[in-house]
Parts: sequence; structure tokens; C-alpha cells
Amino acid sequence: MCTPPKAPVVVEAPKDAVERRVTPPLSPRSRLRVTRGEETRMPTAHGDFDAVCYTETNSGLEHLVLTRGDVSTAQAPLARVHSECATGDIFGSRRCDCGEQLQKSLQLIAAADAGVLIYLRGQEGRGIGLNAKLTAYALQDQGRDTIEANEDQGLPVDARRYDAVAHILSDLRVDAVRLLTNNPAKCEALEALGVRVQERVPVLTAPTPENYKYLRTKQDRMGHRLELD
Ligand SMILES: Nc1nc2c(ncn2[C@@H]2O[C@H](COP(=O)(O)OP(=O)(O)OP(=O)(O)O)[C@@H](O)[C@H]2O)c(=O)[nH]1
Ligand SMILES: [Zn+2]
Repeated sequence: MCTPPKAPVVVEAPKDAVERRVTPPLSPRSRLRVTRGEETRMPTAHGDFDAVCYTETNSGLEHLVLTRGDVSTAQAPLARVHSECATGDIFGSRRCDCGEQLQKSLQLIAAADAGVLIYLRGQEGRGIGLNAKLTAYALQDQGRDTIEANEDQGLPVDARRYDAVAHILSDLRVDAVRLLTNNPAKCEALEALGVRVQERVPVLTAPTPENYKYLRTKQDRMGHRLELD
């Protein structure tokens, strides 16, 4: 059984953030529950992982969790919290950097003594869903940026929540992580849920002509640390 997340820790946003859109902190009384399901070996191009399915009992969302080594005894293992992106992760869309970040994360975790990748379903398009994400892409082809393209549809810029992550890490007996992300707001959202982010580990990808404007907006307007000129 999963234990509830620890009391939220309030973390101040960095002063240099341009526009911060942090997921609202989870109420300690959140009704979200996840159940641990089937577990099996998962050989990948990067090596062998243990795969576990965690199901949110209210929504039925099934999250895939890949672990490497004994994360319960490791000191702040590497962790990647990856938001589902069918276009990038499965089809290698060049509009975003998701697919490359996913592969890079698996590679880094495989090379570490212990680590975990949480593949969060239901977060397509920063939580607006696949259809609205495709509309957002069409709007971006008309000159809107990734933020405006959500707003034009009357949708939140980032609707993702990370409640399930706190439950899953707690179930895995992981209380501190070195988080693979370029997004400081993701660190803050997890900290607010009681997950200790000991370090942010960048997952940088080489920009391409197709995703440069998107990455630029993430850096300039969403506070991602992408090291773009
Ligand atoms: N609405 C919308 N969602 C997008 C777009 N491009 C990618 N996504 C979604 O963005 C999510 C990934 O978020 P990112 O902003 O790339 O990165 P992040 O997870 O906040 O930060 P990292 O940990 O550094 O990857 C996935 O759910 C994608 O489906 C876009 O143009 N519009
Ligand atoms: Zn993507």
C-alpha cells in the first residue's frame, strides 16, 4: 500500500524566473491514491530496467515506472519525471525535445547505480490533451508561441499535476532525488509535494531548426534552463 505524501514544503521561486507557472501544491488531504500493479523485467536499448505499473484509483490513469538498481537504499538516486508526449516520444516529432530527453534520461539512469523514470500518462500537451496540442501546433504554424497557442484555446498554459509522483516515490521508499529536468518549476512542484530535490540535473538536447522557437519560448517565457544563445 502507498503511504500518503509528507507535509508540503514551501519553496520560494528563484528571483530570476521570467514567468513562473508552478503547478499548485497538493493539499495534504488530496484524495489521490495510486496502487502498485504488475512488475516485470524491461530490457531496453540502454540496458535492463524493472518495470512497474502504478494506477491512479480515481482516474484509472496507468503510469509506467522504470527503475534501475535498488532505489530505496540509494542516496538521492537520479530520477526523471517524464510527461507523456506521443508525438515526440513515439514518433520522434521534431517539434519538441521530448523524445530525445526520454532516451537521454534512460541512458543516464542506466549508467548510474540506481535511478527511476516515471512516465506520467495523461499529461499530453502539458495536460491539455492530444487534440488540443495538435491545435496548438497549428496555431504555432500561424506565428503564435507555445504559451499563446494554449491561451488562444482558453486552456491553461500548463495543467500538469505531480501528485502521483509523490505517491510513487514514497512507495519506492525514495525521499530525495537528483531530478533530471531543465525546468526549475518542476523541481518546485515536487518539493511542494514533499519530494526533496537534492539537485537538478540538466537534460539538454541540441536545438534543431524545427524546435528552436519552441525551445526559445521555454527558456525565455517559462524559465527552462536550456543554455540557448
Ligand atoms: N501544449 C503544448 N504542449 C506541448 C508542446 N510541445 C510539447 N508539449 C508537451 O509538453 C510536455 C513536456 O513539457 P516540456 O515543457 O517539454 O518539459 P518539462 O517536462 O516541463 O521539463 P523537462 O523536465 O525539462 O522536460 C509534454 O506533455 C508534451 O506533450 C506544445 O507546443 N504545446
Ligand atoms: Zn514533446
